[in-house]
Amino acid sequence: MYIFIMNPIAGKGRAKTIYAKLQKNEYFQKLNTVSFCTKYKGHAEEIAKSLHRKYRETDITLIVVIGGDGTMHEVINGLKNKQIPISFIPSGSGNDFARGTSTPKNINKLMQNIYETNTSVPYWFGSYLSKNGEKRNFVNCLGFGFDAVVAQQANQSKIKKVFNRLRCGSLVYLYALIRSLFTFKPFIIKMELDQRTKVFKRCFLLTINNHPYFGGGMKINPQARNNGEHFSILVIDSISKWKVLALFFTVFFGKHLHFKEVSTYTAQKITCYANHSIPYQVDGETGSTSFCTMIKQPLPMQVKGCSKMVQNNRNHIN
Ligand SMILES: Nc1ncnc2c1ncn2[C@@H]1O[C@H](COP(=O)(O)OP(=O)(O)OP(=O)(O)O)[C@@H](O)[C@H]1O
Repeated sequence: MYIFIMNPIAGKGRAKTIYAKLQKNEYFQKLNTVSFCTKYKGHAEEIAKSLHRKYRETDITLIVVIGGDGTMHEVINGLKNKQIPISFIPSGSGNDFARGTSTPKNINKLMQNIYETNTSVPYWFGSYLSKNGEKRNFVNCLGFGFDAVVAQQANQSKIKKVFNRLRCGSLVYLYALIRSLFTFKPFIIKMELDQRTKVFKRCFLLTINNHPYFGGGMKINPQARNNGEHFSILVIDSISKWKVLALFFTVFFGKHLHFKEVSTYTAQKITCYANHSIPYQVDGETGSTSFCTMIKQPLPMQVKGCSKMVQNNRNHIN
């Protein structure tokens, strides 16, 4: 059985349109499917959580998420058995999980991959301890500071609808970035990386990544490779606002690593302490905290339908 979980408001309605197209897809029609449509924030997580009560796990062949990164985040958090393969049909504004896993945008190609391929690809996600001590998971990245403010601004922006309608949803992040730049205040943060400690006195951004992308295609952490050993961490510290503007124009090409204010690290476990509550974003959803621990999960989830990631992982392992 193939379970489809669709967020009708993702991409300001694009997920709904894609789901309608899917009904006419020849591969979809050949599958034994059960579809769920989310009704409110957090519903995808509840649906994923309820699956093991409704069905025998051995009867579920695949879970297909139709939505954006936020919906994917909810499903991976709700799912009890993370070994059930997952596919992602990118239909949100940013869709960074699709970029990070080289999932085709073309729905026919993706459905063909899903239908014809028996194998899945390992994808190592991360976990973090939330404010109330609950363990949660993230598929793309967890960031503190400026990227969180940008994500918040992008989520709340009324112009998001316009960009989505023009089929350039990721431009909302560029718009949000420019708007947030002049009001953002740097912060002090201490970071424990496995056995090392680093302190940043004018931290602008600290991001922990499972793959390079953030904000609809910005290569925020170009060196990040998905693997089971460690996260890639990128910090921007003591930078002038004008230089940030210059830096962000190079982010799409991953060239910002040349700036002296940018440093990168790898670690399996990271704990961050800030001197006050600072904004964070996790897979594009935002909040604020002064403390967080993140751990790379050694047991990967299984992703189906993506094409190039096997290659990426092999490159890394070798
Ligand atoms: N029926 C619904 N009504 C209102 N909100 C919903 C509903 N279903 C899901 N949501 C919420 O919608 C939010 C956005 O979803 P999602 O991130 O998938 O789309 P997006 O923001 O368009 O894409 P991206 O994160 O890739 O930019 C999530 O926080 C999710 O909890």
